[in-house]
Amino acid sequence: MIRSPGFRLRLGLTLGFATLFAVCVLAAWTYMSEAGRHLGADYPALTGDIVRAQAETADLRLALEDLAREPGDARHRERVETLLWLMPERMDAIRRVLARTELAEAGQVDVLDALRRTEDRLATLEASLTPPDAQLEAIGQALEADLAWAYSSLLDRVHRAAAAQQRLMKRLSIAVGTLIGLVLMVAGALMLALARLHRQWRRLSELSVTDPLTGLANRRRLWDLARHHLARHRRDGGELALLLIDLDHFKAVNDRFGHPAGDAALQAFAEMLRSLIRGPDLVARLGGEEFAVLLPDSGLPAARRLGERLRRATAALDLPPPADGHVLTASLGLSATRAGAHDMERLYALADAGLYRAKQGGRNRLEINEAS
Ligand SMILES: Nc1nc2c(ncn2[C@@H]2O[C@H](COP(=O)(O)OP(=O)(O)OP(=O)(O)O)[C@@H](O)[C@H]2O)c(=O)[nH]1
Repeated sequence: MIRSPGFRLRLGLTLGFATLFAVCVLAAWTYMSEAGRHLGADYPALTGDIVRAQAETADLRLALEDLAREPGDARHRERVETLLWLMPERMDAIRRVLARTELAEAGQVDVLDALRRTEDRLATLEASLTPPDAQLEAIGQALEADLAWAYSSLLDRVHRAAAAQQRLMKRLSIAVGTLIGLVLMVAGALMLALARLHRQWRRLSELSVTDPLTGLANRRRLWDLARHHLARHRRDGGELALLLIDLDHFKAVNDRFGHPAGDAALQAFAEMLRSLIRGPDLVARLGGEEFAVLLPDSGLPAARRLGERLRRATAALDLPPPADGHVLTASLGLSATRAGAHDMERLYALADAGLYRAKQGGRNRLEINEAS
């Protein structure tokens, strides 16, 4: 089956965008689910808690040793009591932070069990303080040994999890950077496509109002501009003139020198017209060998002067070879709004009637057709 280039372009664009969209969604989903597992994992805070808990464990052992050595010293008892209150609180804090990390899922049963067991032993330890148990020193050492294992093993896992979190963050920032790059690329490509479309649209609209042989404005552009200025003059009372120009016996140029020579003569004539008009005036080719000049801000006298100048310049025009030496003449019809023409159809009809009279009157002349 034959597919048009437009169909292939649309298909390619759709597939490209669908693939890009799928890749983005997949990447976003993967990273979001992985990031979700790390959400709330405050590893630095957890590390701080564990290190403090380790220090408190050593403190408890020392305080218990001191109390065993000097059972009557109230400061030692007070220190032990403070640590017995502080340590379970610390364990609670560690458990709470742990529950918000992926470590909770990874099976910390052994460590949590050790903490729970130690907590129970800390609760019963208080009862052994009055009077101080003879085994206090040994109890302190056993507690420290148990907790040292639990805390150092936990610290090790936290360090590994923190490293994994850092790797994830690095990958996330690369993914976000890539995504932003892709979005910028797509936006850039769209902007370029839009700019290209806009250029093409402008070129098309330019072509739709341009005569292809001479590059002059065409009938449509002349009509649009004339209507615009007529509307303006209806408000400000200004004057507008229209010159119609028809080359005389142009058929003879084609017959004598051939159609391409006729084309070249038309182009030379168009160039001459363009070079003789002022800025606001517009030259158009209406078709064949018929041209027009719109003078948006001129009355009959100025338009007549220009018409005469154009007529003389036509007769003096050097045509390109092989038609060089051939004398081209033009007949012109002129009308202006002052003469009573207030719409383009009326203005054109009056100028055309003037042109008809110029042809009838022997050609190579300008006739003004004023409204009665
Ligand atoms: N080479 C060339 N000739 C064109 C073009 N358009 C129209 N013509 C020719 O212009 C000639 C116009 O002929 P007519 O309408 O009989 O008018 P004319 O020979 O100029 O005579 P009058 O207008 O009566 O003075 C025809 O031979 C057309 O073929 C064009 O684009 N290129």
